[in-house]
Amino acid sequence: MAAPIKKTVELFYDVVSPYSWFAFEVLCRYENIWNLDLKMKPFFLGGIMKAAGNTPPAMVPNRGQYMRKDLQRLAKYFNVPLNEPKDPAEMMFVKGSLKTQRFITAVDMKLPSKTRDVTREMWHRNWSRAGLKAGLTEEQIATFLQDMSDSRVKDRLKQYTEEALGYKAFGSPTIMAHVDGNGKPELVFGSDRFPVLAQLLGKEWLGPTPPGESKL
Ligand SMILES: N[C@@H](CCC(=O)N[C@@H](CS)C(=O)NCC(=O)O)C(=O)O
Repeated sequence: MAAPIKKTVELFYDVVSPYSWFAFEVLCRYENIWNLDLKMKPFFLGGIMKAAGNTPPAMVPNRGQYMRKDLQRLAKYFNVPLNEPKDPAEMMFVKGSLKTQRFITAVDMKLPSKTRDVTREMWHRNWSRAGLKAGLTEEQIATFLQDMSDSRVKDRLKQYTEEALGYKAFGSPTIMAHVDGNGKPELVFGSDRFPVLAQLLGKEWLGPTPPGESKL
């Protein structure tokens, strides 16, 4: 019997976005269970926001306050060790994520087997107080730091950002589900739409931590 065809799911993400961390972990947990061809697509949320005419949700003060509570609850729900950073505004709006996303892109272009570990490490740096090491050598780190200013790396980050805009993305996480192979993938926004994503894929949603999957 032929192996069932894998459905492609693309995750467009930026590690500045805490909600995208939840989506990233859940998709990794479901990759085998849902028989997915899961493609990680680091993009630049600042570019998406600007081009889509959107603004970060926390700019509405009451919503910003709600989000702090929401993220605490969701960290528990998703079993992801997210902790609010000391100064979220400085991390998100002053430091920003362009350099980090370029670093992840540089890794993805040369050493894709490390993309997920490095991405996770960056989320730990931004959104957790617990450290994590992705297991890169000093030499590899030096190479990727250098690659960050290479135009090919900058262009690849732009390319994924433009690809997402082409799909009409307006935020992160943006999940593209290629459900019927007709070249018309479905856009799903947010880490709160997994039951709907499951339905689109014709699969079962077994909660944020499906049986047999490690928490992180
Ligand atoms: N309801 C979504 C919210 C995700 C979200 O707020 N993402 C932010 C970045 S952290 C964003 O891009 N928001 C754009 C928007 O809400 O229009 C979820 O639970 O994942």
